[in-house]
Amino acid sequence: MEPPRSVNVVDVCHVVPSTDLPDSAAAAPKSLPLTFFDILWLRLPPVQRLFFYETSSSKSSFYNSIIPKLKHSLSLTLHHYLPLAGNLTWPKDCPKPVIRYVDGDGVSLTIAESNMDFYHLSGDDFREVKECHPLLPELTVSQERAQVIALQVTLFPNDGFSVGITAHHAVLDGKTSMSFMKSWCRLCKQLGGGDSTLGPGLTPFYDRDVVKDPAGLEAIYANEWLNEKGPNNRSLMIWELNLRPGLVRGTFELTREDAEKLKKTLLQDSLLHVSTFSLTCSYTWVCLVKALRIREKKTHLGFNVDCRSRLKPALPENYFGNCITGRGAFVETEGLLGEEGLSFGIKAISKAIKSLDDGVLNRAEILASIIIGAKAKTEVTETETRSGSVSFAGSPRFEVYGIDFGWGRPRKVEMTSVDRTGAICISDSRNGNGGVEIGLVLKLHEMEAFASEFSKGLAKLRSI
Ligand SMILES: CC(C)(COP(=O)(O)OP(=O)(O)OC[C@H]1O[C@@H](n2cnc3c(N)ncnc32)[C@H](O)[C@@H]1OP(=O)(O)O)[C@@H](O)C(=O)NCCC(=O)NCCSC(=O)CC(=O)O
Repeated sequence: MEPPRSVNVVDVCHVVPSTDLPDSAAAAPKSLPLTFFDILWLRLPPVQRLFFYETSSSKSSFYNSIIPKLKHSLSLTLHHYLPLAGNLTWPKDCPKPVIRYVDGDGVSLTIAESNMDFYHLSGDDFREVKECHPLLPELTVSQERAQVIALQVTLFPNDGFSVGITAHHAVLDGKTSMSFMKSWCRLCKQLGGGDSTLGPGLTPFYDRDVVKDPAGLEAIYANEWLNEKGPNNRSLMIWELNLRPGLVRGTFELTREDAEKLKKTLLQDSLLHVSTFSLTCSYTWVCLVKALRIREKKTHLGFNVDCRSRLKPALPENYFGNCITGRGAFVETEGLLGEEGLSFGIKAISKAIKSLDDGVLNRAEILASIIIGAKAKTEVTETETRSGSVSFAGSPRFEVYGIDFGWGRPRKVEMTSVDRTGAICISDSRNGNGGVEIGLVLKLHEMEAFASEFSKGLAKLRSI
């Protein structure tokens, strides 16, 4: 009889920041207050990503070469990213939470082995959402303290390994989280070469005085959380969002050629913001609304916006922390279902993107209450068919398929935490063709219907 498919934890290491490096001029700080951008995400579940690397590594090369290199380079990376080795706390005398690093703090790195099917887990066939959960570490979170990140490396003997990251959303947005991963890769590849610098693009920028808050968003968001469950609630507990039963993951791709063809189907209209992003969102939205046979009169689409370059004055691209806000479109469902559904969707998304020109933080004061309202709605509809409302997470700009530790590009990158949030993840494409990968989680029959709509639309397009 075959042994049951499982994941065995071999070791849980505590990796501390390296002390061997000379302190750079812009040394990472040991204490970092959260800004309003961070506080907004305080109760949200952590963001989890899984990177699968195909290698024919035996157990001995995994334990004697891969793991020591990953550990050593992680320690070097944490020297530059000290706050990631610390913990989030909300001291009694403090109006907002703080990230604190004290000597001896470090990151938990779980080493595991699995006899599960590497190619199934890292493929595009529908996969049960729970299958990959044992490949991801948990964050230790209590009322008083929350870990910032946790990592897990899992060997699939002779096939490859996976790297899982669980990151507290109140400390890192997608851009910072992926900069950390890119830094880790860079230092892993540079091991033995004597160079432990990150270069200007990856060196984190920690000055928080550059974040201006004329609208008092910090107090608004902090008060939402302080009073969420009774007054003066400084608990750092994060929401436990339940999984709907019977969910599967699916991955879809829009190639660069598909995107170009989609662009050509749209009427020339200078008011439209036609980008790979807006096309992908609109196309996915239309397919989803059709697949789920949405009956609600109106449907909503939400997405995140990187504020770094949009603030006045702009923040550096390597600003560490959260620097995102949200935008949305709320439209008549009928418009998405019609012949011109794609351009109808693009029009609504364009309007939302163009509204950024009037001020990227306009109406940001209502975001925390929107998040709380959305959570309440999720709880009510947990076991029902999901609504036609969609939110997009991730970004093709993060170039997650470029995250290479020296054993090749990933075979698959997945934002696994969308199984609880219901978001749709978009990223660059593994094929490196300038296309976009779309990752989503639905019930099996919903996913089949979505796949059918998605391929029907593309087949029509490709035949033009
Ligand atoms: C608001 C946006 C979504 C809108 O995107 P768009 O692509 O439609 O619009 P845009 O103005 O940014 O770019 C338009 C065109 O300019 C070009 N362009 C502009 N800036 C570029 C850049 N830095 N790199 C590459 N291309 C760029 C592209 O060619 C693109 O067209 P074309 O593409 O057609 O060639 C985006 O600007 C943005 O802020 N994205 C980041 C969102 C983000 O950070 N999400 C993660 C949230 S955190 C999260 O979700 C958790 C996690 O991830 O961990």
